[in-house]
Amino acid sequence: MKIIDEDLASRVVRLRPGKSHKGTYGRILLIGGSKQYGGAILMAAEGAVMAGAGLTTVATDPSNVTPLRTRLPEAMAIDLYSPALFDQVAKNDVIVLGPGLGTDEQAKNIFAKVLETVSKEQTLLIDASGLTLLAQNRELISRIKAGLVVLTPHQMEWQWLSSIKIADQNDQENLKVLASLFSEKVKNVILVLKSHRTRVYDLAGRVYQNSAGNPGMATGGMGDTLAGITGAFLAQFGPRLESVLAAVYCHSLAGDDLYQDNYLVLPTKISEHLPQVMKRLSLSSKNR
Ligand SMILES: NC(=O)C1=CN([C@@H]2O[C@H](COP(=O)(O)OP(=O)(O)OC[C@H]3O[C@@H](n4cnc5c(N)ncnc54)[C@H](OP(=O)(O)O)[C@@H]3O)[C@@H](O)[C@H]2O)[C@@H](O)CC1
Ligand SMILES: Nc1ncnc2c1ncn2[C@@H]1O[C@H](COP(=O)(O)OP(=O)(O)O)[C@@H](O)[C@H]1O
Ligand SMILES: [Mg+2]
Repeated sequence: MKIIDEDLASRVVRLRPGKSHKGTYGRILLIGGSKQYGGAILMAAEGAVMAGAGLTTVATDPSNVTPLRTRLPEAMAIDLYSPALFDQVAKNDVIVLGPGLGTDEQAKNIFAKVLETVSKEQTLLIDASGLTLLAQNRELISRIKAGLVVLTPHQMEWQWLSSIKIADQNDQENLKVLASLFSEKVKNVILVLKSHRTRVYDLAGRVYQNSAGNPGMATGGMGDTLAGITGAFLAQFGPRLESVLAAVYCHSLAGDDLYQDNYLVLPTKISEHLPQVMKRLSLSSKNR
């Protein structure tokens, strides 16, 4: 097992080249946010914008569009239930599917259709309700065509998908079940198993453990924020394991900075602090 640390993250978060534009930093589409869970997709979108995605679009319930535009004018918004959703899916490098999507029949239909629309040139990150829907409909795994799939479950979501009880979730079991669920169907899969010390796995059998993070981060929406940040890192730094590792680390490093002076750390504060954390990493000795 390897450790995810500052050294590793600073190899990914480099100084930006002067000759660049928004397209250089990737296009990300976040899909989720039912009437009930609008906050989840707002927090994911805020994570994506503040982590540096070049262009961020959100597909959500119409009731969330005005709050989103008010809070985050940098993001574009479309109606989750409009057929235009699938044109948008085709236009983006990274699709984040699931934060606050809900698990009713309409959500399931959208989930299944997006899953099979994402092409092999694109990355699909599945989080939250998306993971619950996948666990309830495992036959959908064979319809995934995405070039890279990133799963970001907490331990219970992983239990639902893998059938491994939380107490039995060790590296060997996690790798075995990840392979049995995906290796025949999807070539490139990364599992981010979230906990107080998040571990990251891939189909090559690599295992990494996060060295940052704190209990002040145990607040609803913290995972939704990580989904947005990870999507933005994949869009910006490329569809590879290192982008995911750096995202996990930066999310927690921002949390640790804030925890020094605060009893608890809000997800939106992590997003707000992220550009500073990324600047610091980009100026570290490895990058100069
Ligand atoms: N502001 C908003 O709009 C927010 C919206 N959100 C959206 O809500 C949707 C539902 O997501 P969710 O995570 O709240 O509930 P769900 O998937 O049913 O899991 C709960 C079950 O899992 C367990 N459990 C949880 N964490 C665990 C862990 N680390 N390790 C182990 N177990 C853990 C937990 O156990 P317990 O807490 O009872 O101990 C319980 O049994 C989703 O779409 C999300 O995006 C939220 O993000 C919040 C902010
Ligand atoms: N005690 C803790 N120490 C470090 N990180 C934590 C702790 N509790 C929660 N986290 C982090 O917060 C996030 C929680 O994700 P998740 O359960 O999906 O939240 P939500 O669905 O409410 O957005 C994960 O990134 C996890 O690693
Ligand atoms: Mg979650």
